Amino acid sequence: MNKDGSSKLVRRYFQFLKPYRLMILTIVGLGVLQFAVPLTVPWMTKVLIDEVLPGNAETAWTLQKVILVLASVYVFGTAVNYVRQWVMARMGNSMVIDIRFQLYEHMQRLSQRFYDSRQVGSIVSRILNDVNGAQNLVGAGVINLVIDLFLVLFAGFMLFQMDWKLALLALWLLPVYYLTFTNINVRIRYAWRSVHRQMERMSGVLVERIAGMKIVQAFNRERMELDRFKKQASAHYAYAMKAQFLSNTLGRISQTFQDFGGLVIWFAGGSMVIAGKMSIGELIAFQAYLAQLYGPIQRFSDVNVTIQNSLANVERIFEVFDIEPEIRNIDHPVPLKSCRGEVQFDKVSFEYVTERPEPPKAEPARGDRDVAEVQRPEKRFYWIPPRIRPAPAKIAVEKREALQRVSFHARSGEVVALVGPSGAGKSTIVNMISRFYDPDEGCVLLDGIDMRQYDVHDVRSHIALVLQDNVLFSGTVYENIAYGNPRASEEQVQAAAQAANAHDFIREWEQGYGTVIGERGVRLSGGQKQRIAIARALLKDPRILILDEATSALDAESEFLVTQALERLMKDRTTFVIAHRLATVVRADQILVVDRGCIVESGRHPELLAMNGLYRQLYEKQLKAMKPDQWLEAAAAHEGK
Ligand SMILES: Nc1ncnc2c1ncn2[C@@H]1O[C@H](COP(=O)(O)OP(=O)(O)OP(=O)(O)O)[C@@H](O)[C@H]1O
Repeated sequence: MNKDGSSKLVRRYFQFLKPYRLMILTIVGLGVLQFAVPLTVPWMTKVLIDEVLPGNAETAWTLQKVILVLASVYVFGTAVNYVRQWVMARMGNSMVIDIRFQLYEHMQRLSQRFYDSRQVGSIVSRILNDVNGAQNLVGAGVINLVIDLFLVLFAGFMLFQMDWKLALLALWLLPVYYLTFTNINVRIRYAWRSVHRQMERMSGVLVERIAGMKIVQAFNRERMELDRFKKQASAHYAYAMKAQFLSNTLGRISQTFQDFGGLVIWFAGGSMVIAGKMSIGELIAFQAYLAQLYGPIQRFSDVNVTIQNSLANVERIFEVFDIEPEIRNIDHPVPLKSCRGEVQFDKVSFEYVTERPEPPKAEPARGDRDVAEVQRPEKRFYWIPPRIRPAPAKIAVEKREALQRVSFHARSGEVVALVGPSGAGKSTIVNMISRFYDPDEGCVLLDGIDMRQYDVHDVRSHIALVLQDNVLFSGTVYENIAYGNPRASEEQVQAAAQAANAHDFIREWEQGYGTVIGERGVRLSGGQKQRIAIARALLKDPRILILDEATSALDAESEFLVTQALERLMKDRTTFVIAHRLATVVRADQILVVDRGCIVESGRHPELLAMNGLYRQLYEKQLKAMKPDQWLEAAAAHEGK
């Protein structure tokens, strides 16, 4: 979008309007019909003053007729306006749904990288605030503009027809007005852009802090967070005030032009009436048409604020639409109905590329991440309205090498344990199996074919994740388990819960499977959460399972139930487990020892121990840290192998 000016922005936006062509035509058509009021009223006033009130015998008009015409015109105008407003509201709201839907759909296709480098709040702010703002562009903005333009043309035509010299006199201030308008206008647009950016930062921090309120409170950081919020809110206030101030200034300037234009006409036209060159009715009608010419111009400054504000929203929506999903399907993907679950990494290298907006350096007083940079026009003065380009956000690109020529082969049904120090690349490997990232070099093969040859949905339909900190959505337990397979029957859901050792504790709750969990309901213990996540994965019945074992110690009872559930889940599936428990590692068919992005050792437990390398070091460290009962469990597992 970098090279686009506002016209291209509007053109792209109008793509969203295509389905509403008929409605727009109706709105414009009704708007034109509404002209009946401004068209007739001044003329009727003139007839009233010049012909009816003085008792002119030659006129066909009577007081009753004039009143009747005026009354009909008013009723007609009101009815037309009513319908028009209704159609406009309907169109605006439907469009909001459309844009939100498409934006959300697009966001769902975006790769993990997009989510890695952005705050949840700022993403939500685009879907909610910006889309809302954008609807005004067409509703309050452009359509009114078109109708007002008609009104200006019509009123101008009437003025020149009545007295062209007087009309010129009334309009000589217009060029001055135009320049004032152009220059303040560009500043208003930039001011709104600052407001939106600041809103986004504020939402980002707020959502993060509210989600992490426990940490805020545990570290007694309420004061600090409050200060940060105050700083952000003050910056938003300052930006909003500036935008309001500029808008207000423009509004008052237009008003002054209108007032003085009117005065000039009272003076010049009044002199003509006194000299007998113009009738009183004509002067009043002239003033009324002049007001109709200035009215839209005055309104234009208001509508313009709405348009500028909305354009800033639209810009931000397209910024998201312009981000291409990195994980994409090829044109004719290989079908993957059934899957054996054989996974192979062939010399896979990968680096994380993170894009972060750079904190502004130019303004030291506000040079921090909490406050959005002030947006300013490039020039001090414009003769013609500039094509406003969105200032490209300064992006800092950070690259971090995560995997280097990683190769291994997991056969169908094997349990592969990944061990290694923190930050070694274990999660990166499993993320590539789910195709959250594609390799930079080498390839990941599923059943002997490069994963990129399949449809990403097909690949993921054969994979389930059970993570350390499982995300459960607010809703009932039933809904959370059925998330694994929405088509599953009630019996299947219960069977999954049973196999996951979750059925018993769920049944103890008063509402059973109907119990609401998550943010709006019951809080679950670590072990319970884990077991519901296992039930969800079981219901999906995947060929490949990815487990990130919980590091936080569960109590013995809970640990036993979770382990038993996991074992049922792992049965007959290819399982990749980021293993923290020795028992899991010892039993694995294959252990991959990862260090600094490379697989440094691989094999089964006894072979690796014999190597006397990193694995042995990790093993011994872990043994020392173990409690006696864990030691026994590990020893039993060792024996079993
Ligand atoms: N989303 C990301 N963006 C940028 N760098 C990342 C991202 N995720 C991980 N990294 C980096 O990649 C490297 C490997 O990380 P990874 O999470 O795979 O390690 P890990 O072995 O799973 O660690 P842990 O056991 O602590 O979870 C680390 O240096 C980490 O900082």
